[in-house]
Amino acid sequence: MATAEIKIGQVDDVQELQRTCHATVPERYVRDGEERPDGAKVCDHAQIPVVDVGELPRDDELNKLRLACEEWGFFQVVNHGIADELLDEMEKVTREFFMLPLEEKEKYPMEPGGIQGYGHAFVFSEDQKLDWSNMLALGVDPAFIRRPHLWPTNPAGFTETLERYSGEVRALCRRLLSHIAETLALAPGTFNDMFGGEAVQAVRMNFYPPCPRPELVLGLSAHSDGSAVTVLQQDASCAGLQVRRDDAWVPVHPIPHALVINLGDSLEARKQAINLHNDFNLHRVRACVCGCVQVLTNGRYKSVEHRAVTSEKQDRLSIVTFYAPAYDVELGPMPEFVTDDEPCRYRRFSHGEYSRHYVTSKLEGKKTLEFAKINNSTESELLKRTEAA
Ligand SMILES: O=C(O)CCC(=O)C(=O)O
Ligand SMILES: [Fe+2]
Repeated sequence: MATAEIKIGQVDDVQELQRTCHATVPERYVRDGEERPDGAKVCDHAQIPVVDVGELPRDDELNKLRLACEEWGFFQVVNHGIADELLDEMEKVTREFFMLPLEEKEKYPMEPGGIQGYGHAFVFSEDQKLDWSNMLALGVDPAFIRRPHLWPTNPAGFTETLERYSGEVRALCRRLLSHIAETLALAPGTFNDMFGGEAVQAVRMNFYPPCPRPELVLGLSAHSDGSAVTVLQQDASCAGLQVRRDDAWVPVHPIPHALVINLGDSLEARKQAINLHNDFNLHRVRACVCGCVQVLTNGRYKSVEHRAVTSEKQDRLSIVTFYAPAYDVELGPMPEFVTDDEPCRYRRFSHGEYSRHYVTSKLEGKKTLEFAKINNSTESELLKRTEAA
């Protein structure tokens, strides 16, 4: 989207706003009834599953992972192999960055309509409601997506820590993707081979200042992630992430040094019998990859809507890594997940195309995935025939 077309009006820095707004919240942050934190039921007694990565691929833990992917699309991982000290260090430098004076943070500005730097992504119009948060977003891998001038040199050590952290998170994503493949009775290397050497990794750091009227605002609008898997590190002392479960929102209670994992749009696939153990064939998959987890699995595993709410008393920080296929990887339901009973639900597109669509749309539930959906049976039938030819 060209910068000139975007009129977004005044978008304030929320930390500055919080210092000056006292007991009121500007109208642009006040959500309509059903979008408010209490606009739908909040289900405090349910919990997203916890998976012990150290126990994978033992059968019972693998089964836990399968159920977590099928029924929740969200889980926390413990024993994930990333040292507590590195997580603490990453949290420390990120928090130090957000605590800098505004003019220092503005040395790394996110352009209107842009997605990297310090500012507000996903704002495209003057009448759009705004989120009660500030963010710093950076492309990490492959090298050509990096914008080195947007990587903070203050606080000292930020870049080195983010590099080390991103390397470890990448290894965790690859490990989780191989176990997720196993839960689908696919060869462990399936997704990692498919995603290519130029798998895309980006990080978004969200800072939610305390809000005088948390019942009126959202820290981050409801959305699903455009990634394959997302790794979220959150403040141990303040909950705020909520996951959509049917008609209710389920709060994610932080476990110290655990990481929250969720499946992105690209892995979603459809529920059906899979019988591919023996005839798995990488060449076929490469040719037919038409979708990231939700799309690749034709809906069997789903990306799940989530949002962040704020607190009156405490600020909150989250550090979120998105891991996705290389831009030129063509996505679409893998043949293993398409049958006569379960026709192809998504068309083919490259991850680059989807990524462009995602970052130029406002965060709005799972709307961005409409881009990939096949809406009528004729189109679906046609695709099946093309596939067979
Ligand atoms: O801060 C959170 O807990 C949610 C962040 C998130 O969903 C995102 O950055 O995509
Ligand atoms: Fe998210």
